Amino acid sequence: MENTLGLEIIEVVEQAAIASSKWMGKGEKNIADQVAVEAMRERMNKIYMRGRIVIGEGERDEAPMLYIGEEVGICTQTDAKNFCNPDELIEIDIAVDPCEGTNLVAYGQNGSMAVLAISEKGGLFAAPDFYMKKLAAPAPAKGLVDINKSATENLKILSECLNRPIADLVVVVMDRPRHTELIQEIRTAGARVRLISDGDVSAAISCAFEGTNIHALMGIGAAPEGVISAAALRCLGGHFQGQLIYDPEVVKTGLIGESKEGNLARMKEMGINDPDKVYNANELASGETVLFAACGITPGTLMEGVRFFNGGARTQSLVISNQSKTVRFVDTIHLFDEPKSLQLR
Ligand SMILES: O=C(COP(=O)(O)O)[C@@H](O)[C@H](O)[C@H](O)[C@H](O)COP(=O)(O)O
Ligand SMILES: [Mn+2]
Ligand SMILES: [Mn+2]
Repeated sequence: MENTLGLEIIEVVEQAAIASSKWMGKGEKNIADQVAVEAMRERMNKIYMRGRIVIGEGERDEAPMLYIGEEVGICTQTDAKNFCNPDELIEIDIAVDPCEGTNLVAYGQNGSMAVLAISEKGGLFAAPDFYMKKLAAPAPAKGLVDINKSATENLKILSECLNRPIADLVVVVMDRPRHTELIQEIRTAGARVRLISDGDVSAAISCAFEGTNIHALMGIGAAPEGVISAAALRCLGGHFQGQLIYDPEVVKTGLIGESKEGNLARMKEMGINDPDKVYNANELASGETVLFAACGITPGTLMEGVRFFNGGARTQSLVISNQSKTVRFVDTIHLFDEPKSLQLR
């Protein structure tokens, strides 16, 4: 599955990032999102594959494109039999967030990216559009930190695993009222907190890379982003756990779910029998083959943002594969017109 796909999905995230970055700093989050969705879908539909979106745009707002269940790839188009035999191809599941951090793009802030994860059919947890409590940490702490332990206990474990004092640890937490106590606990334990307004996928993945100065992600973000983060962390050998949050009271500011009872019923309908289950990265991205790709829209911890020049743009992407066991940083120059000159660095 992976050979050509690995290359093509780079272009999928690159095109989404370029489209969205044209709206960077314009205060128009919906447009920044919409153009990324359109660009991602257009490029995806040129790939020789039979894909199905399992995590996508607006489960609840019935978004017109890249909605959950949408089929993507040349071999799913109505005229497919003219140029491919769909029966020859395995079906694949795709989780997308064409503009992860729409507010970050709209307000010209760091940390937004176009991102997706791919696996064979059934290989990605089709998470409902709920919140998710998350814990991400570097590989040496995998399986030792635990979402059911307190932040204080986890910081002690992290300190031992990473062989550094708690004071040298940095924990990313989303800046939300629901995290007031968590932030206080982390600070009291002696670690430092990096508050982010949006973009917890970037934060989760950054835990797996030494040198980012991010040692954990703690707190509650969205569940779809949790699955995408888990796909990357599974390939990278990092720690990721996620637990769906079905009680709106816990989230305080959340828009997701009308009531605890309604959410529980919905989980049951989806076949989630244990609503309190803690999922690890291997369960959220359980497929034999897992591919992950992201392209920076605005600059971030791991990737540069899109930079335009006279006649083109330059992007930086990250492509991770558990099959080829590769983590590639891809630097691409996109030529729109006849270039005047190309910048080496
Ligand atoms: O910041 C985020 C927004 O994602 P997007 O809508 O694709 O721009 C995500 O990284 C968060 O995981 C999540 O969506 C967020 O925590 C949920 O929203 P909020 O209620 O504002 O916390
Ligand atoms: Mn997102
Ligand atoms: Mn998004």
